[in-house]
Amino acid sequence: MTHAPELTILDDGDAVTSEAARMIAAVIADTPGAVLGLATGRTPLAVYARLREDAAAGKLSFEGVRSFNLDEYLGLPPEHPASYHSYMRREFFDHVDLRAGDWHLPDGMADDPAAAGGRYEVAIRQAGGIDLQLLGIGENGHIGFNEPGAPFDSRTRKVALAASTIAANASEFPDGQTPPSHALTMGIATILEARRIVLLATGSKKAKALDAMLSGTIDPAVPASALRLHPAVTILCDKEAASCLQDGNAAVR
Ligand SMILES: O=P(O)(O)OC[C@H]1O[C@](O)(CO)[C@@H](O)[C@@H]1O
Repeated sequence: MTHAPELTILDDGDAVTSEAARMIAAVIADTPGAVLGLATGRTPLAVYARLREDAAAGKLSFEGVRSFNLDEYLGLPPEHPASYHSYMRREFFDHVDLRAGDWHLPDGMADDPAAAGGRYEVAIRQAGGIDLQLLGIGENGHIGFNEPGAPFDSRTRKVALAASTIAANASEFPDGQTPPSHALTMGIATILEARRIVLLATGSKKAKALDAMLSGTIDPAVPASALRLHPAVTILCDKEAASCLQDGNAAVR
């Protein structure tokens, strides 16, 4: 069965940030021991900044919250500045009252990535599953590091990164270093098990991907199109990211 994601087109990135932070705070308030699925990349940076501010102002507590990140580069030690471990600590974990041991990322240094992927799936299940999964979208329609062609029944596993993804993320690496060629990522099936999904898209570079996700067939060629198989997806985007959407698009209301 397919579903039309709830599409909220907001004036700008600030409004997207405010609404995303509000939704995260709401799930924490409504769900004792809430389990968050977290994303990296440039898009959610402002959301983490807002959550940090709200926590510092005493408006929000992460005590008892658990979190699982979508992905991590393979072969980068956690302390590497471009690892998603470092990103999450720098931008979020080290500034809020989320307890060490309650946040999780895939193990990018695993000797056996298949076993590490299996353990990550078990840990998510043992936590009771993800209440709210935050997602960005790649310019090629990827979610997590599920690149075009990723099977919809995929689970946490080792994947090869598309050349365009490596190029898009190269600026996050110190001069002269290129991003790793592989990563560990939650699969599409893992993501679809979250009880609620919130996808953020800002800026004109995401306009084609958003249109491809919402128009045409649901197909692994556009990984984000799998989200139309989920009954509780909210897209928060700015006007630039919405600029390629047609009025006839099922999700545009
Ligand atoms: O928010 P950005 O930096 O545009 O990245 C979009 C997506 O690409 C990734 O960074 C992976 O390349 C995801 O983590 C993110 O959701």
